[in-house]
Amino acid sequence: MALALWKNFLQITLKRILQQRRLSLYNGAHGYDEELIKKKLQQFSGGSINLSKEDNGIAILTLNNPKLMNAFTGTMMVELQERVTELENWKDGKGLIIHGAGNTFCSGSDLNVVKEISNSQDGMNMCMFMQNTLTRLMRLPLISVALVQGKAFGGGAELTTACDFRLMTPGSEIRFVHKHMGLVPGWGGGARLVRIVGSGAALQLLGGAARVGPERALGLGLAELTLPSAEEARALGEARAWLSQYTDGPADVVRAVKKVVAAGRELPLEDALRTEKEIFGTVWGGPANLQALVRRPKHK
Ligand SMILES: CCCC(=O)SCCNC(=O)CCNC(=O)[C@H](O)C(C)(C)COP(=O)(O)OP(=O)(O)OC[C@H]1O[C@@H](n2cnc3c(N)ncnc32)[C@H](O)[C@@H]1OP(=O)(O)O
Repeated sequence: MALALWKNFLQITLKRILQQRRLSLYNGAHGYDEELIKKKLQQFSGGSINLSKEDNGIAILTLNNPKLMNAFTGTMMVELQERVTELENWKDGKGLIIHGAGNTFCSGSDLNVVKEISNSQDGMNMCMFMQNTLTRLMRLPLISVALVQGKAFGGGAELTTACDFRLMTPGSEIRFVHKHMGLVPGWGGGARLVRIVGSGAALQLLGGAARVGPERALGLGLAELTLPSAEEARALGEARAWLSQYTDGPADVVRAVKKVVAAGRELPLEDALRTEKEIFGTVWGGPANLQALVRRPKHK
C-alpha cells in the first residue's frame, strides 16, 4: 500500500515537472541554471505574492510590496513562480485577476536587486527565470486580466502583457521605462507588446518610454476598458464583474476556450489547427455539450 502511494506520488511529481518543462522556454540546454538564480534571488527578500482562489473560479493574485510601489524583490520573483505552479494545478479555475496592493500596480524590478545582480550571468539567468514564469502565466488555461491601477512601469508593464486583457482605472499609466534605465524589456514584454499593438506602436512606446494612460491604451488596443472607479476595492469588484461575462459557465468549456485562443496566438496555423482539434475532442459529447443538446437553446 505504502509502495503504491509512493509510486503514485512519484508519477504525479514527474508529470508536473515534465509539464512545467514543456510550458517553459529555457532549460539547461540554454545555459540556464534555475537553482543558481533562485538561490541568488532568495537573498533579496521583501514583499509577497498572494493568491486567493474564489468559489466562482476566479483567482486574485496580489503583488504586495506597497512600500516600493510593488516593485519585485528577489523573493517575490520566486513566489510568483510558485503561485503560477499552484494555478497550473487548479483544475476548477477559469479566470485570474492580477493587481497590486495599495492602489498601484507594479513599478518593475526592485532597483536595489537590479544593482546587486548587474553582472551578465545573473542578468541572463534572471531574464530566463522571469520569461519562463511569465510564459507559463500566459499559457494558463485561465482567462487573465491585469487590473492596472496607479502605475505599471518597467517589468510591471511587461507583466501586464502576459495577461489576456488589461483593464485600467482612471488616472492609471502603463509605461515601458526601460530605455531611460539603459535597458530593453527582458521579461518577454517586448515580444508580447508587438503582438498586442503591432510593431510601429510598440516601437513608439519602447523608443519614447511613453506614458500610456487609459485613453491612449484603449486607442492602441493595449487596454480593453477604463473602469469607472479608481478606488482599490471597487475597481477589483468591477474587474471581477467584467471578467465573469467570460468565465461564466462550466470550467472545462471556459478552459478549452482559452486553450484554443492561446494555441492560435502562439502556434503556426497548422499546429494551431491540430491543437484545436485535440481541444475540441475534450468538450465534444461532454456534459455541457450533451445538456445543451437536450435544452436546444435558441441563440437570439
Ligand atoms: C526587466 C525589468 C526592468 C525593470 O523593471 S527596471 C525598474 C523600472 N522601474 C523604475 O525605474 C521605477 C522607478 N520608480 C519611479 O519612477 C517612481 O518611484 C514611481 C514608480 C513613478 C512612483 O513615484 P511616486 O509615486 O512619486 O513614489 P516614490 O518615487 O516616492 O516611490 C515610493 C517608494 O518606492 C520606491 N520605489 C519605487 N519603485 C521602485 C523600484 N522599482 N525599485 C525600488 N524602489 C522603488 C521609491 O524609491 C520610494 O522609496 P523611498 O520612499 O524613496 O524609500
